[in-house]
Amino acid sequence: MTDNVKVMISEEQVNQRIRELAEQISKDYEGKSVHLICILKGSIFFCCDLAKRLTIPVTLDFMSVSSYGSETVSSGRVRILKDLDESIQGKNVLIVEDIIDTGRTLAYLSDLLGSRAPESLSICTLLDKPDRRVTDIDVKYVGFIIPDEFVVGYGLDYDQYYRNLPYVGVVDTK
Ligand SMILES: O=P(O)(O)OC[C@H]1O[C@H](OP(=O)(O)OP(=O)(O)O)[C@H](O)[C@@H]1O
Ligand code: HPA
Ligand SMILES: [Mg+2]
Repeated sequence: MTDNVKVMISEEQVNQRIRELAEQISKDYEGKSVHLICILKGSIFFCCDLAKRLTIPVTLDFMSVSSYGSETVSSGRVRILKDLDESIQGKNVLIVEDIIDTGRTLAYLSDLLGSRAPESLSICTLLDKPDRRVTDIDVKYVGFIIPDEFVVGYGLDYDQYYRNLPYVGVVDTK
């Protein structure tokens, strides 16, 4: 099943970059606590690994959104499948995403969460695919900038498969 997946970012590279991001975030939020919002399903692995390496106090909440379904192109419509459990009012919120592609998901989420009066709102993404962007988004923490290819693994799926690969790869979808 993984025969048609080419490694783009190895497990070691992913782990090393997450350590660096965690160090940077821990410095930036020193003396505060951070409220991580894990955007399901894709960012589950990234959010867990990042959270474990933060040295500041952390709280967590989860939101599930979907716009790709079984396609490799965005449907253009962001659906909320599960909203947050708790209010984010007055919290230092950090949205944790696996990938920013067209940017539609995060544009929608930034507007929505920004309207709920957090103390601060920033974005952290493992992968950034700037070539496909259709919206302008301010992203504070980026793991890797990647070329315009449909990637899988480390949380990212193609038709729900491949999320469990410990690396980021490119799948031949033809
Ligand atoms: O920048 P965009 O073009 O909006 O794409 C990015 C979003 O698309 C994927 O989610 P998807 O809708 O596939 O849901 P999933 O995380 O459950 O796979 C990915 O996890 C991001 O949330
Ligand atoms: O390249 C991708 N792979 C998997 N899911 C995605 N959602 C947006 N872009 C991608
Ligand atoms: Mg998906």
